[in-house]
Amino acid sequence: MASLREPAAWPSGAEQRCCRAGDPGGHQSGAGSCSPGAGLPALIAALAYCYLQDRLSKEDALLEAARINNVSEINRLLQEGADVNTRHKLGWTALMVAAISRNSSVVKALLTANADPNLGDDFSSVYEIAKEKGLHSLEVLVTREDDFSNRLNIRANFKGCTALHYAVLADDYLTVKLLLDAGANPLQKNEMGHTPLDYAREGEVMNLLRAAEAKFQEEQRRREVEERRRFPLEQRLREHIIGQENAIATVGAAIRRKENGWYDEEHPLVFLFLGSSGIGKTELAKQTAKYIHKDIKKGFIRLDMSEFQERHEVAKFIGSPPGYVGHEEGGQLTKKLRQCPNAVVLFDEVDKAHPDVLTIMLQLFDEGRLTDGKGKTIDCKDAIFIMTSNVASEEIAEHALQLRQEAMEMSKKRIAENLDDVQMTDKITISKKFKEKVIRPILKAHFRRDEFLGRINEIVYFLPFCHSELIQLVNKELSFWAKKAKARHNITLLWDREVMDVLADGYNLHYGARSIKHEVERRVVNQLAAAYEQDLLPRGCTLRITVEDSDKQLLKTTEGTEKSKAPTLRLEIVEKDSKARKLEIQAPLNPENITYFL
Ligand SMILES: Nc1ncnc2c1ncn2[C@@H]1O[C@H](COP(=O)(O)OP(=O)(O)OP(=O)(O)O)[C@@H](O)[C@H]1O
Repeated sequence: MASLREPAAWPSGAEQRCCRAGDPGGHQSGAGSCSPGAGLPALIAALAYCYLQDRLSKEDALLEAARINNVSEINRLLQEGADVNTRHKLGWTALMVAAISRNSSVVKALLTANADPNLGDDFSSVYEIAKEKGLHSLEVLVTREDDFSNRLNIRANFKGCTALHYAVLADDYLTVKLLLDAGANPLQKNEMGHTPLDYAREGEVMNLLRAAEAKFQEEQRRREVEERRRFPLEQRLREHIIGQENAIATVGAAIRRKENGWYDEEHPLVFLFLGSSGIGKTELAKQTAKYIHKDIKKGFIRLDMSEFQERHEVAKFIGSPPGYVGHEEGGQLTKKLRQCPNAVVLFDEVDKAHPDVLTIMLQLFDEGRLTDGKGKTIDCKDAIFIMTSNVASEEIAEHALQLRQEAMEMSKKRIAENLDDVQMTDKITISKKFKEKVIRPILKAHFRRDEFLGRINEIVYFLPFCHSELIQLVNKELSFWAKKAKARHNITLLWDREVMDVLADGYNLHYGARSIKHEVERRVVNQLAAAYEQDLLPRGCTLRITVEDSDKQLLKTTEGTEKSKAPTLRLEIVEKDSKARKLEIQAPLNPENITYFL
């Protein structure tokens, strides 16, 4: 680990304060305290200090007061409304300055005024900041040394260092304690991935940090349990995933069992997600990883198994043995699993993988560990493996549509019979018989091994969307664009149910939610862009998407009847008097003329 300290001995607070001209440092005489009897120079320095204070903004003055240990000035500035979390133009806060300068009284005053102890420094290194801000590196260096500290390694990277990192670097027990008591996170990492403990010297600061880490971890675990209780996984998943209730319930229950210790700790959890394209398999895996890991970058590993179709590609998966090409590179799976052995691992299109790759996966699922090409073993019993496949997707979709049809007919019949307990429900469940009689034989024929299927904890079925789910998807998509229209052009976008029905009609079973995205882009966003280009959209206007009047009867077409043409969508501007004015968008940009590219 690169040292952040200069090799020179760390100065005591008194020594450091004494070296600053005009620094009251708790001493009444300011610069005079450096050389008693200095007379005129001291007076000049004091005057210069006053002049400087006058010219500085409140925030600059706060940073300066933190550096020179002037508690009364800090309190005065805070009372006058200075922002306690303000940053120096190069990135650090007053709390960081006070921490690195060992000014514990200032630290206390800032914390009392609610300074955030967990903010990270935006200052990276002299060179990088100079490049980023377009300054000369010498100017950055001098500013960092004058306004922050001249005892730090100028070549090191400080990005993300908190006040606690700096207090530890200054080896200041009192400040470290103050920060921890105020809620500083001892586990917070800087951009280099180091916690404050990584910079601690042997001794009381190190012991204090160790104890704080253990306490913080316990507290964090308790908070997470509480949070999970208040806001369960299923609820979070529903915020991102429309429909797929059975899939959400199955995954939610399995994760809950694991989180609460009701699982077989010798084996990782293994799911197989089945269903057609674009219906939320990957999204569910991603959201599960986000829930478990927060840091989605390392906590979610995704491998496209169609890249491992040939026998020789096994090496790409786990790394080649010594003496073979690519040995040094390591395997795609092993490299990532090593970084996060309890990751959520998504094996996309698993049916495409070579049987030898499946053998390795079986071993992984069975033993919960994997040996890479270099002979190193990774223990991943705590990982969650999710395989996706489109195998049997036609059969699943057909079966689901049939079940929905039956449910609808049943509801209609009951309505006709005037029964009270009629529930128009879109919820259907794939029967056990269908799974055993139809799906299992297809899977068996495909994977050709019982033991592989036997190691899967849950086979999760994703069903095609019903009409109400399509309406939700359309609404989600239009809301996405409405937000953009507002943020980018201050345009308010409105639509009604008829529009959603028209767009939902663009659903294509083979492309799932992606077909809705494309339909909205093709029929609405294209018009918006064309109207914008033709200067038809005044800034701040309200736009409504409507179905062309003459096409409205098409919407009433009874189910099952072939429609010769889809109703046309138009944009209109809603004027101040609530009257609507249709926009005349010129060809060739009429979106209805653009071919569907799916
Ligand atoms: N149930 C859903 N709810 C909300 N958005 C969805 C849903 N299903 C899919 N989407 C959206 O559609 C896109 C594709 O979804 P996803 O990647 O999950 O598809 P998939 O089922 O994994 O299919 P594929 O096998 O083709 O990758 C994503 O942007 C996703 O957010």
